[in-house]
Amino acid sequence: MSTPEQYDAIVIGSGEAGKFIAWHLASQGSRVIAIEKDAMGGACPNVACLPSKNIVHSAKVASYFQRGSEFGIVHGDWRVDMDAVRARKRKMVDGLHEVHQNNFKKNGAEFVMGFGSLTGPKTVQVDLNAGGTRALTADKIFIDTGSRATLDPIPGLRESRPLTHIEALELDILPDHLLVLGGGYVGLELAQAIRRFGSRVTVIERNPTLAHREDPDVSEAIQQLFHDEGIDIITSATISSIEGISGANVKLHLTLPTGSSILEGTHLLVATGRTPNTQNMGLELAGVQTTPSGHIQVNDRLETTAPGIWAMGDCAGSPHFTHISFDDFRTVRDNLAGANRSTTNRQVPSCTFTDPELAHVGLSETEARQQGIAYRLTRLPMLAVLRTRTLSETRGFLKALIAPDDRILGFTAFGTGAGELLPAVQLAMANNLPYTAIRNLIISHPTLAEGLVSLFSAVPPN
Ligand SMILES: Cc1cc2nc3c(=O)[nH]c(=O)nc-3n(C[C@H](O)[C@H](O)[C@H](O)COP(=O)(O)OP(=O)(O)OC[C@H]3O[C@@H](n4cnc5c(N)ncnc54)[C@H](O)[C@@H]3O)c2cc1C
Ligand SMILES: NC(=O)c1ccc[n+]([C@@H]2O[C@H](COP(=O)([O-])OP(=O)(O)OC[C@H]3O[C@@H](n4cnc5c(N)ncnc54)[C@H](O)[C@@H]3O)[C@@H](O)[C@H]2O)c1
Repeated sequence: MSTPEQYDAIVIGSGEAGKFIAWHLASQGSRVIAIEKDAMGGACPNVACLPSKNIVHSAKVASYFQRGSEFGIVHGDWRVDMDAVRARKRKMVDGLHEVHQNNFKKNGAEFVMGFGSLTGPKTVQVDLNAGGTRALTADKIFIDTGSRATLDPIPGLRESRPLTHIEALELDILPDHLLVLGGGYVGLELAQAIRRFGSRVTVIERNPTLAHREDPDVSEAIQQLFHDEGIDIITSATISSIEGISGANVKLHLTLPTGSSILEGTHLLVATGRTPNTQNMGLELAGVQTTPSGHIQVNDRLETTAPGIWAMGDCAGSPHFTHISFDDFRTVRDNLAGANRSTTNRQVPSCTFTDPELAHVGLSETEARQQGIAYRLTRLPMLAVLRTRTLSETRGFLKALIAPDDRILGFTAFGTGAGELLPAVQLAMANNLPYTAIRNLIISHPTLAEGLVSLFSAVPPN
């Protein structure tokens, strides 16, 4: 066996946390190598967040065309060209690839395409995509291998060759009738986009509502939105089996509270959650333990059960968001520099990029009730945020939970530009400021953020 090549740090997986730790350590003078099996930079820029938001925005443009006369814009015949929609997305992805390449070059981290696996406590083998293997060793190993779309063991599902988000974001034709399995983040964003391009779309969810983790008023509002956009919704559904092939004809055999039923479509998109990429990686050879869900077991500093090995992002069971993977990187980076940073109790903001967006941070009403936490509720329809009237985008509401001592416990925005409203509220929450700190701001008129002044002016007294 050849002597392994010596590095200061090896990074397996070039997702958000992986690439940032590689760039950071290399820029500090360490000899670093990052191993990636698919695409430089991981899921976000290539097949997940950014490509999906690119497609969602093309769908927004299509919705403006549909609504043109409402804005006084009279147009002739128009059509959606999915080839061109995909070309715009691909152009963006190519541009992001260039940014990543430049960052690896600038920071001096080596990048290699291949599958990385552990062969011992400090050793890694790379099965090179180009053929052959390399043996590497380092005192520090960082695992950031992400997750993939879950395919449940439903009879016929795998055989139906369903689309995952990856193939859905590469569609160059419009499905006649897209069946979307799962009414969570991926299902909601892509179902609405494909519907706006002109497909018939049905969302099938096993829980009684779409966005089932949200407060009932929020999931009801999402459901109403989908109804208004002409998306069919089937909830409380159990799929017993699937026949046919996605792209031609698929048949779902469903059990519903009303009895059994068969649903037919031309395409099937699976959006039923994520499975961590932790298999066949020799984790046991290095003493890296996994949890029953298959995630790498880490402590609040993202240290695995093996000394000198860290895991970050989706594979470590961190909330599955790019901004959280980035924070995992910051946690590890700062602790390597001697800090004592923990992932416990950190803020986990989220934004679902439906149109309008659904943004949330902190406690929901349901969670507050379950935990017996006292709160006052303030709620404001988006119609009262005057900017929405100028945009003809008045759907939705803002709501916040206020503690007896005036701290903000949680904030939800369902409305146009909702994601952009989060940081101001987060800043107050992170610094234990009372809601009055936002209420008393002078905010430019007419902006969406002005709605925060109205929202926090309506807090009921204790
Ligand atoms: C359709 C979709 C849209 C999303 N939109 C958003 C959004 O808008 N905002 C948001 O915050 N989050 C979003 N997410 C979630 C977000 O994409 C993930 O949470 C994030 O990408 C996770 O990053 P990560 O650092 O864990 O690794 P990833 O980005 O998953 O990267 C891991 C990398 O490791 C590679 N890899 C795996 N195993 C090996 C191995 N053994 N050897 C070498 N390489 C390996 C993989 O090929 C991959 O490139 C979205 C997800 C999906 C599916
Ligand atoms: N905008 C964003 O930040 C964004 C966008 C996309 C994805 N993500 C991340 O990626 C993760 C994965 O997204 P996702 O949509 O795949 O998962 P999800 O957990 O958000 O939603 C999956 C949905 O599928 C349902 N489901 C599961 N099995 C089913 C079955 N057999 N039949 C019918 N319904 C079923 C679940 O009840 C759930 O509602 C998210 O949790 C999120 O963290 C984030």
